[in-house]
Amino acid sequence: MRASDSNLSDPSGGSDGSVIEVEDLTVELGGNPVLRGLGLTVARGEIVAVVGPNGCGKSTLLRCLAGLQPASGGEVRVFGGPPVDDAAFWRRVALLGDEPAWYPGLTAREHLELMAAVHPRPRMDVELALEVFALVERGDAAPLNLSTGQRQRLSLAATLLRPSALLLLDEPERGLDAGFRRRLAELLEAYREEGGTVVMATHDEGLAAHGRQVSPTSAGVTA
Ligand SMILES: Nc1ncnc2c1ncn2[C@@H]1O[C@H](COP(=O)(O)OP(=O)(O)OP(=O)(O)O)[C@@H](O)[C@H]1O
Repeated sequence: MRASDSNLSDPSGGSDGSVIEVEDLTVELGGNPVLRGLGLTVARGEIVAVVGPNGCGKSTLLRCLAGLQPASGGEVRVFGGPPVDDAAFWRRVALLGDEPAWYPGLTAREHLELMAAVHPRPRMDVELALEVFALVERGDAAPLNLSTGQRQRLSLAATLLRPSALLLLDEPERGLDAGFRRRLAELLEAYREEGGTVVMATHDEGLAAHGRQVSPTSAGVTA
């Protein structure tokens, strides 16, 4: 894998060098408190696993970090400022959430070519990405003709191919077999070694063990 020579070495962050600072974050959805007084600090180069039972607020926290869910109270800072849904923010942040909308008529390979074309310095070239994500033999297939796990590998390939400084991953293990879950842990470790920061919501204990584990249920003591 070829490390990017730019984004991942970007040292900027919060006042103390942290990439993420969350203070007293409260989120209400449909009138119900989902996150209450949550605090979290993530330093550059950390892998943080957000863990906890269904419905405890893991995805909500990730959406707040991505600027996609407004807070009802408290503060969220990513790279020293509030996360905003704009081009400058998304140049540094790569998000893997629900399955993306696939372009009709494009193959798996062409989806990755598109990603490589719109990002000036991809972290790896398309053929390498197909190899790393075990998709060489299915590269000419349309995403909707791939298996669930293969489609998840394609989503991960697109997310990890583009340069970024912060990865926000919501259940990246979805649909992956045990072997590829272990491979994913290695890929995230490599990203971290390049200077990247990872925050992932996960139910996979093996994957979570590769990071510092925090839980939205233990509000205020997550860091
Ligand atoms: N749009 C919404 N309106 C009202 N409540 C919502 C909405 N979206 C989510 N919730 C509720 O907020 C809580 C937190 O949801 P969230 O998706 O963050 O949980 P999670 O920890 O990611 O769960 P899972 O492990 O199942 O993915 C849940 O109780 C959920 O039912």
